[in-house]
Amino acid sequence: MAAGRSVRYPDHELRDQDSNSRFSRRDSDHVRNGALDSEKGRVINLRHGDSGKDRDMIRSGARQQERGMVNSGSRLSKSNPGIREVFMDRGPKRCGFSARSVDREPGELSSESGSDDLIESESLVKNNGVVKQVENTARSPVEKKRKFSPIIWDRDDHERSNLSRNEKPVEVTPLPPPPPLIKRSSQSPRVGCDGNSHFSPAKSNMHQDPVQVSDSTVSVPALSPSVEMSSLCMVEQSSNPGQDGKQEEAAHLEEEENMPTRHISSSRWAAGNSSPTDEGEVVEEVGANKRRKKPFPVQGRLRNKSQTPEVGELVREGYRSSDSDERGHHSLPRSRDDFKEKDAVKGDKMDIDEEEHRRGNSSYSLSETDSDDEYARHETPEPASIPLRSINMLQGCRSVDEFERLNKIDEGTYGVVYRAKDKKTGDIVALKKVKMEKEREGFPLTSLREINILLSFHHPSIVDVKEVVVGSSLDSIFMVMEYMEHDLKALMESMKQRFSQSEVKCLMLQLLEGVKYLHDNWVLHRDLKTSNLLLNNRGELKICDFGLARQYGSPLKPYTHLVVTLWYRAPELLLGAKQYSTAIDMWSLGCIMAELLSKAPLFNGKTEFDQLDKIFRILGTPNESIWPGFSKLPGVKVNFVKHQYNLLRKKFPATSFTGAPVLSDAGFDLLNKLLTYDPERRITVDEALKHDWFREVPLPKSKDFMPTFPAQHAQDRRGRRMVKSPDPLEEQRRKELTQAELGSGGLFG
Ligand SMILES: Nc1ncnc2c1ncn2[C@@H]1O[C@H](COP(=O)(O)OP(=O)(O)OP(=O)(O)O)[C@@H](O)[C@H]1O
Repeated sequence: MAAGRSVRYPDHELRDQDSNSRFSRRDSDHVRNGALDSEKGRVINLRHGDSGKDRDMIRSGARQQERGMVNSGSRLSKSNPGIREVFMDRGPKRCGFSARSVDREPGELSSESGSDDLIESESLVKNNGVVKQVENTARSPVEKKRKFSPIIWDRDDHERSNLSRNEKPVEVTPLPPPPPLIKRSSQSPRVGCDGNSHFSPAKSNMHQDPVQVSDSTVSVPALSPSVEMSSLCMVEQSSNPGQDGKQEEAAHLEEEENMPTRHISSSRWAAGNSSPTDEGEVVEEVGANKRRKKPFPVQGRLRNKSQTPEVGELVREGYRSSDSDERGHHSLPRSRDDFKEKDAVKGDKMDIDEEEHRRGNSSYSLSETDSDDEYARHETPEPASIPLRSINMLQGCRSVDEFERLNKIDEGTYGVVYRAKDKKTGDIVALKKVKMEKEREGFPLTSLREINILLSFHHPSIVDVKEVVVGSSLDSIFMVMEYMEHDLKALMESMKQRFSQSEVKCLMLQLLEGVKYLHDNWVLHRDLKTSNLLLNNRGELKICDFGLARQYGSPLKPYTHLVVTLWYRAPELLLGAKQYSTAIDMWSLGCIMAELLSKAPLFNGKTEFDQLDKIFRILGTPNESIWPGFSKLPGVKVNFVKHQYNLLRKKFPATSFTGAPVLSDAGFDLLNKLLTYDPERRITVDEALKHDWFREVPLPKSKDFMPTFPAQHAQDRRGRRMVKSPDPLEEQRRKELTQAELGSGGLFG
């Protein structure tokens, strides 16, 4: 939609004149009217048409579970007859939490007492583990539509792979309802795309045993048929035979054995036996038989333990669970013999869940983490001790020496970020060094996940990882990212004035588009906060830091609730919910929206309890009527003070004489919906994108009209932040991560 500056953004014209912290805009000739629209057009092209709607029905844990039940009733029913009862006997309904028709604002209190809550909660009757849903929660047409996980999409590709081993690899063409993920454009030289990255359709996966084992394979359930992911993990993706969703796993395995499988080794992280193609891509097709004969490199296959595999969730088949350490670090194999030896072990099922990892039950490892993994410790390992795979993995990677480090930007939990210059091209980039605190323990799972996701994802609102480069030792790994001048947290601290509503709209729209892309691709970010939102001087916002991101899927598994930095953490997480979904990211977006408007964090608790208290003081203490299921959450045993009123509007009034940030009714409605207690009723990303607030005046500012700011590149952002406003979250987060690693459930464990 075209709009003139004077018409659409009068408030900014005024404000920008006053602002000392803002610099000149780009020349208006350069400005395209409707830039945002065209940008959105790009985004839309990346999306799958149905995925947004589909997401609506699966955004909650209950819904996911439902879908799991619907699609895999027989398998799941074995493990949970109670759930089966719900779905087999009563048809698919929301399990656990029901969407109530009670229309209340978040935090709005009813007059009901605590005992009323208990009465309310009787709609969910738990009886010997059998959950019976009393309410009528018939599925909407949209819900009925969702039968697949979009993660598992390219059965056509699989079919193609059956046709001919010599067929030229084709790019993945996602099938409905898959997300538009992973088609890295040719701009990314190390990203190859294999048309036969075999993910089974969700339907068929539903019938698979979560973890399948065969010898000599490494399973890396990936978030997509991305070449990057598979190659990064140095594994081979296997085909999946499931087309109609009714084949049994045995058949699946059998078919896999006989099927030529494309071996995608497109990146420099890939194992050997590859043949180069254009732009450094290396794509190889390897038949299963051929594959078996090769003692090395390790053969891998991708297996979906559920229909939507977990990012970074690795299944090392044939390896003992003791192969991994307790902190999610993965050590690389010492030698070929290691592989041979380990590959000979059959039958052990290996499955990694983040939490399992942290508890020390993690089962993934590419080798034992015993005292002999010398190569991982040496700065310059002896060639003889470096496994071939590692050599292969690194052989294509450029050296970090090809970059000139300019300055440290920040140091986070998982890595140090530098500003650097590519000596060859002169491009300024951000180098994120993977932190290997315990180098002997191998490659951190969090980093592996982050690299996997970022290499796979390509979206204007997601920070672009261009390549991975290596330092002088094998454990010195850097992600080369596009450089962004600011992060929103540091930027807001340096700004004298708040963002205007139209600027917030511009930022929120970009943020929502990025989150939509993630959710459409079954990824939860789990750490959305202003310091993880980057902004460049072209007005582009990009989400970074995928260290806590993970794929979610069906059937829903319990995840750790120790995710999301405290201030942005959803109440269900604070109250110990282990089954959660996209709604946790939406809560964070509510906190971010409020922060963008007011230039201050909305709920800045120091501890989990304090955080809850701060939320309840503003939104009112929840109860069973506004949040069905609330009273059953593990953390609710704590006696909370009952705050009666929702004071959010006072913080964001429609008109203000006190300097409080002004927010229109529509804007407040969106904020309210993002900060809805009940995750079932919290607004989804698709709904948020369609919200009226973005369509009323002042309209969202075009990116090209966004103010520019002095680059923060010459400074260590965090160092500066610490001086200005010590961030209690850092310590908190470190503590929590340590707790998680040690297997503590934290407050509500
Ligand atoms: N591509 C980039 N360009 C410029 N700055 C960046 C880039 N990526 C990250 N940063 C800066 O580095 C900071 C830390 O990055 P990131 O969040 O990825 O690391 P982390 O170790 O996961 O941090 P945290 O402990 O906050 O989770 C960001 O807040 C941002 O200021």
